[in-house]
Amino acid sequence: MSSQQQFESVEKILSKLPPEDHQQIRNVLYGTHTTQLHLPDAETKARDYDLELVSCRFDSAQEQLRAPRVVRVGIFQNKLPLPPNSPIKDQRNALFKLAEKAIDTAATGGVNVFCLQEAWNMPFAFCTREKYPWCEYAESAEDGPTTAFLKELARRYNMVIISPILERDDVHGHTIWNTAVVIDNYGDYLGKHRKNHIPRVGDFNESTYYVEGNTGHPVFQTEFGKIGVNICYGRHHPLNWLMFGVNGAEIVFNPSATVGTLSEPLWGIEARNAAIANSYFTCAINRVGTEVFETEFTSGDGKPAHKDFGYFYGASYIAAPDGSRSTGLSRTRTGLLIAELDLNLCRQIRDHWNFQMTQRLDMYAESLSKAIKPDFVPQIIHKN
Ligand SMILES: NC(=O)NCCC(=O)O
Repeated sequence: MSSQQQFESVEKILSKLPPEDHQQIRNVLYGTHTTQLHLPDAETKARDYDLELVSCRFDSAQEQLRAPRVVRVGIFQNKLPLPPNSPIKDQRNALFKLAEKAIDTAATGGVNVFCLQEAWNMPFAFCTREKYPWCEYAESAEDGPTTAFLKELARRYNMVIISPILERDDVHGHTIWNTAVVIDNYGDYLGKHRKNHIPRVGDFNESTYYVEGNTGHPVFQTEFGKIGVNICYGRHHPLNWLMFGVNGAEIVFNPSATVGTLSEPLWGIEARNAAIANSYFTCAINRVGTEVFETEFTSGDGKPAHKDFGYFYGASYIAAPDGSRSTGLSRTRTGLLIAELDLNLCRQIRDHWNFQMTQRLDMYAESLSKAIKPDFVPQIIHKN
């Protein structure tokens, strides 16, 4: 199904309500504390580049002892500029050009930390189960062509850039990983995180290509806050979100690739719930459009073979620790969401709700250490 045949967004449909009803419904569904940013120059650039631009400012309290720690975050969702089976260099160069436009627009909008979608520099080809040419997209996290390209932009725009790619680790037997590379605002490689949870659902045949990550839950200390990256399927795992919080994250990005028939009802809930449960900001990013491959494949469900994954529905959004969320990017367009947030809100919400004091990690650590033992007996009370 093409983007034209898809509905644009939930927000667009809600906006057809009478204004008073619309406001009340929005307050209940989205939280009350967001406003739009005034970004005329970024809007002009976005129009010139044919990018959707959505913006949002989250409220926080003015404190007496701490100055506000305001940062601007940009998240980018995109369609493939070329058909999936285009030559690798052409596809990658076209994606580089698109990313450069998005990063340029983000810089104009004052963005400090920018994140791309999962496996952003390639088609999401793991549905095919073909190794070639897709494995050829894998490259070094530290000094591959994508990292080299983004280092230059990070330096130019004084921006932290998170780049989720397919990583090839030459040192360890050319193993392949699903990895997010973090480049700091000086254009230096800061570190990487490898996807912890690999899907085993639908056509997400990712386990054919790479294994579960071995980097734990790193939190990257940047000049614009402490950030973590929970890659795609990790958003279904509350403990994955939890550990980034335990390590002190203030913003956790969730670069994803997911399709409507599988996950759309979950999408608005999971990253937002993680923001609430862990008192940090979350940024959920999904790709857009239908990627149609040359060779058909089956889903092992008795249905006919097909050539695409289904529709990647975009709808990227940002959620705050108080549970409020931004308007989403559309389901149909390549776009940039810029949000201004005060990192002080994380502690303000911790002090308010006290989830970190009530969460009883010690109790769960003990219970879980028993539950993973082969001789575990579930705690079930039977009538005598
Ligand atoms: N990329 C990825 O892990 N997708 C799995 C599908 C989903 O989590 O909705």
